[in-house]
Amino acid sequence: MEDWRAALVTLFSVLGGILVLGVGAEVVNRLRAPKFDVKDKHCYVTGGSQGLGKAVAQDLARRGAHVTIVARREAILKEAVAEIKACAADAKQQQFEYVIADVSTSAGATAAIEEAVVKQKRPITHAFAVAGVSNPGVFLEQSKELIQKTMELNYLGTAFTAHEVARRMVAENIRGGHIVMVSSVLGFLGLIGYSVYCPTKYAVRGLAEALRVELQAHGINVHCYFPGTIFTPGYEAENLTKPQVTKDIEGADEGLTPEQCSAGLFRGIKRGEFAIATDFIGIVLRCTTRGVMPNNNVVLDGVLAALGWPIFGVWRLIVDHTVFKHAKLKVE
Ligand SMILES: NC(=O)C1=CN([C@@H]2O[C@H](COP(=O)(O)OP(=O)(O)OC[C@H]3O[C@@H](n4cnc5c(N)ncnc54)[C@H](OP(=O)(O)O)[C@@H]3O)[C@@H](O)[C@H]2O)C=CC1
Ligand SMILES: CCCCCCCCCCCCCCCC(=O)[C@@H](N)CO
Repeated sequence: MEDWRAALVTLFSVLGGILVLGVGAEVVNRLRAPKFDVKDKHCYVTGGSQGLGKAVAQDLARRGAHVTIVARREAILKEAVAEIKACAADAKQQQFEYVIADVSTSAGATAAIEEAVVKQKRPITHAFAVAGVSNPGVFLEQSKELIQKTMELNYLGTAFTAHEVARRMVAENIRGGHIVMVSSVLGFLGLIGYSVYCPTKYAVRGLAEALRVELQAHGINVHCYFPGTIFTPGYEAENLTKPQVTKDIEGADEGLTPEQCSAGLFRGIKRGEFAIATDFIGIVLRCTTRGVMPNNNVVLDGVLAALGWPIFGVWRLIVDHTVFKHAKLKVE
């Protein structure tokens, strides 16, 4: 009798302690978060003509920023600029520009930044490297060229953009700037069908982690976003080549709209988070595969990491079983 009472008291004390510490950590985080205000600032968004990039650009417009979007197809860029402008807090004061460029080459990524600065006559204070591509498939049937092209856009495009923007920020002593990179939950885990894509998103994560450490001394904030499925034109395109086994497995992730993802991304940036995830699975994966990335809430993240330990263990067994069930990995 006495024993289980004592056990209950201990249990509730521990849970209560975790709760109090968690709330305390939250309060400290709020107080320490660096200022994030884009009003009247030049925000640069690669891949800003559609999907996640366009939703981010629209939110920046709502927040009073001057926005430059970058992509390769001019017709889509033009339409997007009009849609972004329509979201402006004050369309007369804010300037919206587009630049046509292929950011997967160092010349293209660098020239795009120069052109943006010339058009806006303002230095870039906030850069969002969103442009990326995914062509899922059975690795053994995919080409070496695709492996190279995917790395060139997803990783090198992000690295060239971050490199040029950061150099300019430091040269012009722009403290309080932000560089936001887009990885994926597939930068947390490797999944069948994404053998070409996952490594590019792990690479982005590695770059973001290392750059955060370097650039903090210059007052530049680095963030890395890890979204799950987003309903975008890119997602529709990738589904055309996605193996059925991949569709079955990733069905566990319900998916979000670009607008929901953008809202979540800005919430994370405002909270001063380095690693930002917006859906529940992404948040648990972020905690379980954190390595030495900064915590978002030291207590809650620990609890979620513990939760993920059994869940993902069992989940992986189910995934392996599913793969054997699809004896032949056809594109359907
Ligand atoms: N959709 C999803 O489920 C998920 C997406 N992500 C990541 O989010 C980011 C955005 O994805 P999403 O919105 O779906 O992508 P979309 O394919 O819908 O849009 C991609 C954007 O990037 C531009 N772009 C593509 N190639 C280049 C290039 N070489 N140079 C410059 N711009 C280029 C496109 O314009 P244009 O073609 O005209 O150049 C377009 O504006 C990507 O990094 C993606 O990997 C992460 C997790 C999930
Ligand atoms: C109880 C169940 C727990 C287990 C859940 C684990 C689920 C993992 C889901 C992986 C989702 C992959 C999204 C791909 C996003 C992406 O980057 C591509 N669309 C490329 O654009």
